[in-house]
Amino acid sequence: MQKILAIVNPVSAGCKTKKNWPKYKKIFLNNNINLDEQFTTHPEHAIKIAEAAVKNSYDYILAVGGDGTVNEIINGIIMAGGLDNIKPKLIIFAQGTGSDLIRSLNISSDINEVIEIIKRKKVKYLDLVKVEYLAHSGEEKTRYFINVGDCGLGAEVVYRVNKSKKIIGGSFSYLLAVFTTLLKYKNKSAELVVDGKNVFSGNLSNVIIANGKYFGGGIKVAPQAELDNGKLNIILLKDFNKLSIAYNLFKAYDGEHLGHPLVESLTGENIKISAEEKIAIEVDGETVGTSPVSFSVYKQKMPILV
Ligand SMILES: Nc1ncnc2c1ncn2[C@@H]1O[C@H](COP(=O)(O)OP(=O)(O)OP(=O)(O)O)[C@@H](O)[C@H]1O
Repeated sequence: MQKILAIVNPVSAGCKTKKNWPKYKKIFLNNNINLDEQFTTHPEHAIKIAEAAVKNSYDYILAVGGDGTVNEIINGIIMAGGLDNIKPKLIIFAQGTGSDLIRSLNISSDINEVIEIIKRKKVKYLDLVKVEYLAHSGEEKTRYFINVGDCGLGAEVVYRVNKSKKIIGGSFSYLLAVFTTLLKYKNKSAELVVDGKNVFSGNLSNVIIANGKYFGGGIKVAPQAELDNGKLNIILLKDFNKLSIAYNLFKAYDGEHLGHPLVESLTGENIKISAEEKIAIEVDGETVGTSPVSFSVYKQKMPILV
């Protein structure tokens, strides 16, 4: 009998998960899927729960929450057992606001489809991205992510979304935050080094480091990114003015922004961003700190049921 631990973030999706989970748990049980469950009680708690789950030899962790919950679980798993031969496989039951990871993975948040995924047991190994950054405390820190990270405008938007109550739904929460952030946002002067080569110095709005395709509650920012090819797609939004960002944002929902002369798409495995001013960064929808920052990709490390 395989052991599954459900890690449930009750405050995800504007606290709807707390109300919905008992009903979902019954459906899992009725489909002969027995779960242990643990609720998170505070931010970063899922890291500790996942670490303990590795030590307690769980075969699977079912992440019930948003991208932030999945991110914490991954970090807990790596902290407990390292990057090689990761043991508990991840199952995502997306109950978040943005849920960009499942868009990138092309899997559903419908419980019946999640049950199918659990029964099918098909495993895909996803790349993991290590990010080394400066925490708000001034300490140098390391964190891992699967989907998308960014430095600049997007991170400030995420900060605003996470401060909001998120009850108006994913895409709209992000859209509203983009416009309020843009009112005050100034482009940053920065240097970008990809695989040891200086590829850009100057003013930029945003650097997006994409392992998956979607961020910002459904923006197809990196249509060419693949979650398991061992490469990162770097989308550079150069010195855009505010109006032009807003106009092109709508094109980006369909991935049609890449032809713009101020957008550059690059590929690499190691990316370093430095700037005189500290620039905000976010990974998988969590604002973790600021530049200077580096990103490195590790090919096909994280087992996930799809
Ligand atoms: N019991 C809790 N009380 C307060 N915050 C919590 C609790 N449990 C987890 N958190 C925090 O909730 C935050 C949001 O979680 P999560 O990202 O899973 O949901 P979401 O923001 O609704 O979804 P998405 O990231 O997909 O938009 C995370 O930063 C996490 O650390």
